[in-house]
Amino acid sequence: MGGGGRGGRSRTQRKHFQQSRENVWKHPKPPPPSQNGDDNRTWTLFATQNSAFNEYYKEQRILASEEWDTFVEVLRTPLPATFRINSSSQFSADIRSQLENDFVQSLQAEVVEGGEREAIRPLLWYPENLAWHTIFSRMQLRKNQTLERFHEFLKLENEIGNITRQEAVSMFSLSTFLAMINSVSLKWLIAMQVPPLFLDVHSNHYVLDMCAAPGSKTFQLLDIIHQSCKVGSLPDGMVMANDLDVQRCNLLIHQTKRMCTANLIVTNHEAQHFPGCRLNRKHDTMDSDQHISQLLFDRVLCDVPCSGDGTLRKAPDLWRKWNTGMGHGLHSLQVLIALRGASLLKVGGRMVYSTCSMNPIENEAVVAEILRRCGGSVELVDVSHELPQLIRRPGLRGWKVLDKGTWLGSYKDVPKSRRSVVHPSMFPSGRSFQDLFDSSHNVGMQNDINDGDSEDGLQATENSMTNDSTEEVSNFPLERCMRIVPHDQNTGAFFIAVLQKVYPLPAIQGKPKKGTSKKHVKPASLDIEDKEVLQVDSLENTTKEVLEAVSVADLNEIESNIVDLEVRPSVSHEEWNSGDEARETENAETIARMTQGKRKLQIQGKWRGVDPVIFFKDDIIMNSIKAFYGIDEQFPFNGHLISRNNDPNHVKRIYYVSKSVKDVLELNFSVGQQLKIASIGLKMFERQSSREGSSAPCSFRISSEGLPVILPYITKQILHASPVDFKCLLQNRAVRFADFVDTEFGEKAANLKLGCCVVVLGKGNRADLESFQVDESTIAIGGWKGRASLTVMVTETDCQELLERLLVRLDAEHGSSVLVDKQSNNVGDEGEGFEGKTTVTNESS
Ligand SMILES: C[S@@+](CC[C@H](N)C(=O)[O-])C[C@H]1O[C@@H](n2cnc3c(N)ncnc32)[C@H](O)[C@@H]1O
Repeated sequence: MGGGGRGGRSRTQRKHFQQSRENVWKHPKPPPPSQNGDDNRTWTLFATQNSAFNEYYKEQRILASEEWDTFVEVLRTPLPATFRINSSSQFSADIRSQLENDFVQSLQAEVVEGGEREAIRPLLWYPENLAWHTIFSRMQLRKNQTLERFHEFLKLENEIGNITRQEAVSMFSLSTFLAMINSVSLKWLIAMQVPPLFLDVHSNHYVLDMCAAPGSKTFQLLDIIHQSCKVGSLPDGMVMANDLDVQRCNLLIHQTKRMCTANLIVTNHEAQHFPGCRLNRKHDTMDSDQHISQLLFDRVLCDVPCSGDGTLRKAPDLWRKWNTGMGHGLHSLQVLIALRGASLLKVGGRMVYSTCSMNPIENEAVVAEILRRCGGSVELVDVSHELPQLIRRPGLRGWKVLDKGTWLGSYKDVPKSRRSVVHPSMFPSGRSFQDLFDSSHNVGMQNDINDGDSEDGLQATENSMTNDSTEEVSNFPLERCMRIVPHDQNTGAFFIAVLQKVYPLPAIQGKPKKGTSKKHVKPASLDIEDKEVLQVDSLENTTKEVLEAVSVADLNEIESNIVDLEVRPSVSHEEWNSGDEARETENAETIARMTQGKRKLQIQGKWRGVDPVIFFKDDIIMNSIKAFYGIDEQFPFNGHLISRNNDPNHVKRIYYVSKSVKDVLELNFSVGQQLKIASIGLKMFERQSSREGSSAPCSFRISSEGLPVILPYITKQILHASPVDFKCLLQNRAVRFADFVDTEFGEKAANLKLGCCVVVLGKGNRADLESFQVDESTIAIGGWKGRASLTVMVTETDCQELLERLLVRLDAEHGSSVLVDKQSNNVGDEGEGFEGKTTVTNESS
């Protein structure tokens, strides 16, 4: 099979979906320029001060005191811009080489004196020169001709899915703004997605992204899975991307569509209650070699909801809103999500816990609680040797809790009235009031006491100590956690901890027997799987109890703020009236409306509001498709096709899933459809909707998303075009058979059956074409063979991008003379209705 994410993106259906939320940097709207042309706009400044913030983090000692001023100064400036080349893209090497050999030089001339020295440069710590930093603002890119070419390049490649612009940000205080005008740089982003890099994902891994929307890390995970996948095969692994929020799930689905992957399932659950999907023993004895019996993952990413104060540089209104309650309110949820992640992790698997918050209550305290609750089954990994060029600070071992203006060093200081809000797990020792009370009366008997019950069901800890009566220090090696601070490498702030599961988890609420060590709970004679299940159940019970203890109202309010903050795109004042953005917003709104409308029409599956997931087994349809396109019998269709419609007579789209996704789906059916699946697989066949569709011999066309996967197996309805004719098709979109330069090609096109076809860019002379083999560099597009002409079935953007890539590639190979134009008439009367539009994957649209 031809790769999915590998071997080229599909040529349509890739409209890049942008979030439509409010952009905080745009408030208030600046007044229009004055009549005389002077741009004397006055910028109303955001308050980038918050004394509570200063007091809090100074006291927590996240930095040396002498660094504070630099830290805050950087935090008040906008985040610079970066973009990442998607390594599984067919054109990743071409794009990197274009950056290295063309843009690095051509843009350098535009750097004015006194500014940064390098116009664009690769980020040293990111592997294989795949991540880049640029100093130019969008305004600069638009106004200057040399820069405009670069701007067009970035826009196009981002839309196509060949690069991802990670964060485009611009905030400016007046002084920063003036300084920037003088020094050339209203910068674009950095803050590459680091957490996925520490997951050490391999292409055969099952990866769970627990809180995945809007999907930038999911995209990166899929990119890694597809990266080393050869043409003719799909990766053995898969990504399960989950998010609680339906709207945000839709954003994620649109983001990841650019990846064209058959190895993704998007689900919509509370991460802390993510289903266990475990078969009963009596089922899995049947053919346990063939089928998975429990949904466990090799890698789990817990990029949890957080207060988000590491994103101050792109969300400046957070300066005003920030308060300690934001982190406190999320602590319990973060613990529960991470514990659920640990319980769904395979033994030997790796989990990354990450936040974009600096707060130890959301970070180190959560990690310490995971270690404590998992009783030695989960270890904190020392990753100091991984990504060595990424500057990071060690995690804290000691911190305090600030509640209602009072600093608390230990849970025993927490007034009774506040114990439903301030939890023992927020403190470095994690000790409850009872533990602390007992230990103060039983000096020297600490180990015995630790073996006993604690008031909240947590395992008492032996991994902590108090260094005086009020300040605690954790004995877990929390310095292995990483805090990335803005002034070290001009990023946002974030926190990462890498955990490894070394044994099955103990039953969390089980009472450890006296005298047994809690350091390592080895499976020994215990049944591992049963323990896992016990674990899952007990965690779920705990979830409810602990959640009840949290002020739910607070939590909801905080969460909704956070959702709001995290989703909004960041654009500068300059772009206030930008056409690009207006269009993007419009797109997002249209899609939101479409999705809402759809909900009403939906045929209900097991889950309310979600289309059913059905294995598609209609032999009559499939045989007609196979016969029409001459699809090789080797192509594994059996069990890999999905529809989202209960009524087999009205299936509009047929999706393709990888073997890994198929296995998960089979398990999901066996366990009573526990997974609420929002999106699955790759759209491969779509019912014709053109004027000629009804008279065409095959009622399904190949979707451009699915084309790269099935291409090596197609033997009919396929044409090989010379570079000149291929270019002519891209430029004119519809060409009469008689107008092709290569008359034989025109004849072959005329002899195809009416309907969908595939046009492959040939690589040389006719002899080469006969022995043609699909490989990683093969470029193919969907077409429509009409009565008198051939029409391309790709969007204008895709045509433009392909032309650009072709020019670069062919210029390098043959010199530009190879692409001599032959005048062709733009027929444009037959391909109507084929241009791909990104649509939600639900069937009943
Ligand atoms: C930090 S954002 C995730 C960002 C994402 N990983 C990315 O890279 O694009 C946190 C996400 O958690 C989701 N969320 C909040 N509470 C959740 C819960 N209980 N279960 C699952 N997801 C949740 C929010 O909707 C939000 O999309």
